[in-house]
Amino acid sequence: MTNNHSAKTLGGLFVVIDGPDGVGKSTQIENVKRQLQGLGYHVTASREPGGTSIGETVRRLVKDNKNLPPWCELHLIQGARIDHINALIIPALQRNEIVLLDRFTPSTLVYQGVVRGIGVDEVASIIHRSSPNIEPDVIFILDAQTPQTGFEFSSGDSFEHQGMPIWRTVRQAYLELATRFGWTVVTADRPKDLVTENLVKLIADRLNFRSLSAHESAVH
Ligand SMILES: Nc1ncnc2c1ncn2[C@@H]1O[C@H](COP(=O)(O)OP(=O)(O)O)[C@@H](O)[C@H]1O
Ligand SMILES: Cc1cn([C@H]2C[C@H](O)[C@@H](COP(=O)(O)OP(=O)(O)O)O2)c(=O)[nH]c1=O
Repeated sequence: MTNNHSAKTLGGLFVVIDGPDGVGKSTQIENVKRQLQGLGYHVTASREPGGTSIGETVRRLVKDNKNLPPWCELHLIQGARIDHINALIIPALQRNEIVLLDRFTPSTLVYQGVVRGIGVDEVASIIHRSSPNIEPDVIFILDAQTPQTGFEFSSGDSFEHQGMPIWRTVRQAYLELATRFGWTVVTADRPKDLVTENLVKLIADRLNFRSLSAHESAVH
C-alpha cells in the first residue's frame, strides 16, 4: 500500500459498474450520471483503463494488441490504475463527489486472472500490494444472458475478437467472483431505463447510509 486513503475518510461515494462486454455499462454510466446530476450531486465519471493520459495510452495498447504477454498486460493496467486513483479518483472524492467508474479491479481479476490465466489470487495480491489503499463503496456487476442486441464484437479488440465462447467464460467468472468478493449483481436483461432506475435506487440507499446530501456533494 502506498498511502492510507479510503473512500470513507475521503468523503464522496465511489461506485464501480463492471461486467462483460456489451451488457450496457457505458450506457448506464451516462444515464446514472445524468440522473444523479439531476438530483444535484456532483459526479465524476471515468473508465479503466483510461481517465488520465497514461490510462488512455494503456487503453489503446491493451485493446489493439491481442498478443501482449499476460503479465505485461496486468502491469500496464495496474500501473495506469495507480495513476488514475491518485490523479482523478482521490481528488474527486476529496471534493465530496460521486465517482462513477466504467470497469475497475473486477475486470482485472476476470480478464487477467481468469481469461489470461494468471490466477485470481495472484492478481488480487498484486492489486492489493500496489494500489493506493482505497476501496469502492459499491461494485455493481451488470449481468445479462447474452450481450445486448445493439452490441457487435470488434474484430480488433484483444478479448472481443474471440466472440461468444470467451464472452460466456467472462460472464461465468464475474458471477463466481461476485459471490466470493461481495459484488452486487444487477440484471441488465431489461429495458435501459429500468436498469438505470434500479442502479440509482441502489446508489441512493448508499448515499442515505453515508448521509451524503446533494448539498454536501456540491460543496467544493
Ligand atoms: N438494457 C438495454 N437494452 C437494449 N440495448 C441496450 C441496453 N443497454 C445498452 N444497450 C445497447 O447495447 C449496446 C452496448 O451497450 P454499451 O453500453 O456500449 O455496453 P458496454 O459498455 O457494457 O460494452 C449499445 O448499442 C447500447 O445502446
Ligand atoms: C479495466 C480492465 C479492462 N480490460 C479490458 C477489457 C476490455 O476488453 C477492454 C476495455 O474495453 P471496454 O471497456 O469494453 O471498452 P469498449 O466499450 O470501448 O470496447 O480492456 C482488461 O483486460 N483488464 C482490466 O483490468
